Amino acid sequence: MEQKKVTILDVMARKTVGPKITMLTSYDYPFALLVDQAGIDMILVGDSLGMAVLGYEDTVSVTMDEMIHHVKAVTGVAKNALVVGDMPFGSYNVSVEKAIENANRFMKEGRADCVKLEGGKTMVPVIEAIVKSGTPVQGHIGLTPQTASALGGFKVQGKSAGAAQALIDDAKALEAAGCFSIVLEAIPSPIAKMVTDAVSIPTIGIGAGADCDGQVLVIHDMVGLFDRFTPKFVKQYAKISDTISSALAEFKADVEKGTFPEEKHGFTMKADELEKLKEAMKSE
Ligand SMILES: Nc1nc(=O)c2c([nH]1)NC[C@@H]1CN(c3ccc(C(=O)N[C@@H](CCC(=O)O)C(=O)O)cc3)CN21
Ligand SMILES: CC(C)C(=O)C(=O)O
Ligand SMILES: [Mg+2]
Repeated sequence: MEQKKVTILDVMARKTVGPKITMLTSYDYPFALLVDQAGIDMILVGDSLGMAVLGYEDTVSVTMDEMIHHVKAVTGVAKNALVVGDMPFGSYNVSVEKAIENANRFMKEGRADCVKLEGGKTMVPVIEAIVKSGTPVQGHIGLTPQTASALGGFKVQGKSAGAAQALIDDAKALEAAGCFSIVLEAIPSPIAKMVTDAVSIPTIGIGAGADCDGQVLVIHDMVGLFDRFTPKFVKQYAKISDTISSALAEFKADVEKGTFPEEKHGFTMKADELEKLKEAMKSE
């Protein structure tokens, strides 16, 4: 099916016209190809890369260079999906100038369509500057994994009346700053609904209930390729690791028994060339 590239305006319009927006992470060519072909609206090259693919303890140590490396692998293949580059910790909290420089790298080197960054009100000057410089920005509030240390871990946010009010205020501030959408991570479902109703830009939830304008998951979680932890909000649609493990066991057994490779997996040469070689070796 021929589809056309999803745009920022398409995403924004979905808040009113529906259907719900779908976003999944991808960090490389094979996943991005499958996600794009499935008609998912947005591909997030998330800094969850650090945990899901690079095996780090958290997302804090993920660098700009690592992000760009993976964004490049995704943008070439995404014919339909809008590609979001996730700005890593340290790339937008030093100065507004540095933040613009790094957003530019996502666009120029990575050929991303937009960037995402974590934080509420305090990020308004940075968001305004990046938007003014020409790069669309997706916000991200609630559980912000890059600042998990300050939050006391990967914990659900907005559980008190005051904290929930702050989230609503943050969302309004992000909209005013020019964000085209906002990720809501790990907040109570009724608060996510209130936030969604309070802004005119779409919200995309992960652990934020069914009333957001869209949903996002880490692809390795939803296909069963990551089992170091499973947040409550993950639905595992497949267990690809089982499929891969049985393929690996069969390969090992085949090679050890001599049943792989078969004749059809090998290469031949002309019989007379082989004869010539055998003759030559005899007379040596
Ligand atoms: N593979 C992967 N999937 C993710 O969703 C993800 C990452 N990595 N890395 C960055 C962050 C970290 N995330 C996480 C990690 C753990 C929980 C978690 O265990 N939450 C508990 C609730 C804890 C509490 O509030 O006390 C849960 O039960 O879901 C949530 C989000 C989400 N992001
Ligand atoms: C979980 C999503 C929203 C994210 O930021 C990531 O994958 O890095
Ligand atoms: Mg992230």
